[in-house]
Amino acid sequence: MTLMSKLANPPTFKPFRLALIQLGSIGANKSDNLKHAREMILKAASGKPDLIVLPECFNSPYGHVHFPVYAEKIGFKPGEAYDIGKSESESVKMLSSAAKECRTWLIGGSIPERDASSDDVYNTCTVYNPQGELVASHRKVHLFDIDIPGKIKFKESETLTGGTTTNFFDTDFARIGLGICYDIRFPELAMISARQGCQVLVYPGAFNMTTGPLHWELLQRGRAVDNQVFFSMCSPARDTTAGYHAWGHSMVVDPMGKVLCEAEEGEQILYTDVDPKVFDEARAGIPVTMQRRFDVYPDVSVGL
Ligand SMILES: O=C(O)CCC(=O)C(=O)O
Repeated sequence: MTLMSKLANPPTFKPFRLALIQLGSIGANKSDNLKHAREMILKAASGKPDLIVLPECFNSPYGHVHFPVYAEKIGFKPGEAYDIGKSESESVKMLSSAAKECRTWLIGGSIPERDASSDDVYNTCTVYNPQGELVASHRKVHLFDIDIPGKIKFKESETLTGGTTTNFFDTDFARIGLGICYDIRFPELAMISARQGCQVLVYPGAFNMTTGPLHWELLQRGRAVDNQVFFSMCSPARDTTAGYHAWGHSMVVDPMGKVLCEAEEGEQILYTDVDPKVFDEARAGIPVTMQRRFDVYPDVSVGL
């Protein structure tokens, strides 16, 4: 399917229940991490969500030294059938079987991925439908390279390569745009997804103790209001014994910028009922989607 034909028919936005898993106990043992993530997906499914979300980097500790060690070959190509049975990725197999067992959509957080042909390593999100099919993926486009003296230095580009595509997927209840964590700081990505018809944007993330309190909520509310969409980030739980201390505070924001739900720091499952009425009312009451001045500045979503 070409992008143009995919864009032509966004699904009608319908009410749905979203579950965020703020996953804890992410340690050095990948099998244990996968086992725990699977248990938490099954637990989340008991609240009857339509879509379950895991956090960024849920199968390994978070840090550039870990990415190549934990990386798995996925080999997904948009628009081409993917045979889960032949997948080399144990994480993909677990996520697929969990989605199928729970009969829900699943955004599988992110995992380090090794590209089979280039050997480059990416920070990759994979998405599954209720039949367990891998239907979409997103390779983190903007790598988290920051240096705030005395606070935090992080350089994903030491071992990761940035993705080169924007991505969304269609369910029977919404078109959902994808990003990963630092991607939120680049408003163009969210803007492009919204202009492509996404009503909901979901970014697995893992902010830290410096930027979390400053920007985690601000950025999500900003992207939600700019684009008049629902916006959600799902974080790992905070583990102060780990090398990286995640901020936590997984949340869902509505198109008016209201925080609908927010986790604390620990392991937690959050449920939110997403109501399209808020989306329609925001767009009708403050009609910025009709008032853009592409005669004054360009539309970043054109020509992708
Ligand atoms: O942008 C930030 O402050 C944090 C980003 C981050 O933790 C990430 O991209 O994994």
